[in-house]
Amino acid sequence: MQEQLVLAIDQGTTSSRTLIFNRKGDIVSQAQQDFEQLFPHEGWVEHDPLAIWDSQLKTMKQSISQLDLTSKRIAAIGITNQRETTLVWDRQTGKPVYNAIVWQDRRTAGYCNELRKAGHADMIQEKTGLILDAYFSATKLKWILDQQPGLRDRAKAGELCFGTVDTWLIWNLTGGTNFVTDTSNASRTMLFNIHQLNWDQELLDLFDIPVAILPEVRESSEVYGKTLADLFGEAIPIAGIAGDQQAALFGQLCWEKGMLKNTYGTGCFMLMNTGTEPVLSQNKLLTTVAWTIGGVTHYALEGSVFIAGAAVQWVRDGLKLIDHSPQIEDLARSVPDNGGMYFVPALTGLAAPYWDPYARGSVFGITRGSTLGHFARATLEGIAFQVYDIVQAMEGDAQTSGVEFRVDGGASANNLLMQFQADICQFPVVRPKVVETTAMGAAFLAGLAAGYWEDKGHLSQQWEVDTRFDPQKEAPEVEGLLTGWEKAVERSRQWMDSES
Ligand SMILES: Nc1ncnc2c1ncn2[C@@H]1O[C@H](COP(=O)(O)OP(=O)(O)O)[C@@H](O)[C@H]1O
Ligand SMILES: O=P(O)(O)OC[C@H](O)CO
Repeated sequence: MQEQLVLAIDQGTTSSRTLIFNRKGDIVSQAQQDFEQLFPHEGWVEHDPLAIWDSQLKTMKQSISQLDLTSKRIAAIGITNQRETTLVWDRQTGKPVYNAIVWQDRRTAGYCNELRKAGHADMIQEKTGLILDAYFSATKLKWILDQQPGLRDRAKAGELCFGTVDTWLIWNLTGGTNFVTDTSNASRTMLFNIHQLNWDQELLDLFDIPVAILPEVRESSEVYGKTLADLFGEAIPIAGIAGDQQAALFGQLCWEKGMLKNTYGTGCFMLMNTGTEPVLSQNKLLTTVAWTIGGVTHYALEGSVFIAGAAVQWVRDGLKLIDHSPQIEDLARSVPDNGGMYFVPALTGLAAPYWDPYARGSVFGITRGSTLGHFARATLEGIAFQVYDIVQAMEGDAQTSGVEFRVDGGASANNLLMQFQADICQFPVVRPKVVETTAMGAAFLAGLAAGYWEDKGHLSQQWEVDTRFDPQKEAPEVEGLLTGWEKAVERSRQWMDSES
């Protein structure tokens, strides 16, 4: 009998990936492809929608062709994706009307300021759980519709489709027959009422978005449709969708209220499961849908850091101080401490809890004794300090159930960073054996809907601890470090006085 497998699509900001899992949760095949990042103006970030689709399809085909298909079969596909990134395409031809505007793009920051001044921020937060910011899809979608005369009318007439990346991929996988998203992705658009779980008319009016352009919102674990048969030789059910951070929360098995995970990728995203009731933040965190399964919606509090691993990437590609990201750890270990140096990696402004698009990257405390080792340390510590700020905000908003958080993402491989994180937060950081938790979460959601795994209990055995980092620094040292960081972050704020 053929062994059944589950395929997870992980469409990220810098690469498209596909991972195939067996019933034990082992990765049996994987493929990855980078695609081009487009920076047409200062602060703008775009992707070619076709490059997203082509690279994703290629990795799907590659990972499937690496298997012996006489003995193996894909039972279901789960999709997880970079969130908020905004695409608009023609319903008839499937052709994009503009490039995808990526979550990092700041072009609508000025418009967000106007909305803030006009007093809309509280209403937006109450309905969507989000802080009014250019990060989310609504202002990006409005911007696209404002570009060409007639686009909004075409949207009203139902001739255009808006989607986040999940919607775009499912549309293409099903040959344009499925126009869907899930509650977790919808909750990042700033158009979705997270209490009523529907598109919100008052918000659609505010942003002048015709309802006809929006996809149907479904649960995170259900069969949405099947892929076109000729793509992979047979029609495969698509059975799970979640935004990548919510998928990682699921894949880390943070299913109970109070459980936390932090992903160290390009940015950092800390999510805490807050149970079946949304908790509105008093500390500038985001409230978001974690997932909807079997009619039950779980919510999460989220703290986002825009630049984390990307700071290491900049040290590598921009400054060329290292050839590969992991080398930053050895460089940092060449000195015993930061030597008084602090790097605030606000390269694209600061996200939670500051929400300051005008902050910029800054280095403080340089002396004649400073070395590249200190700078490497300050870079890693700058990532951890930003996460500390979020932990503080989170503890102000809700009770954490355990005194640990689970980590994943590329930079979680850095032991120095993980130890420093445990030291300044003063609670254990736990890294699992499989750090591909985002893809695992998507696979779990799809596998549950397809009956591949009977219930969540079957998934619990698939999470194992790799390393636990316990706090080692004494309180006075930690306090000294935090005081330095507070001063540094304060001085980096409002550096730019306009969007230029
Ligand atoms: N050992 C390491 N130490 C520090 N940063 C790392 C390390 N390995 C990878 N990174 C950083 O992690 C990021 C890649 O992580 P990944 O989870 O693949 O990101 P994303 O999904 O956002 O593209 C890159 O920004 C890279 O610079
Ligand atoms: O593609 P990633 O892993 O950088 O994640 C992007 C986030 O979903 C943005 O909100």
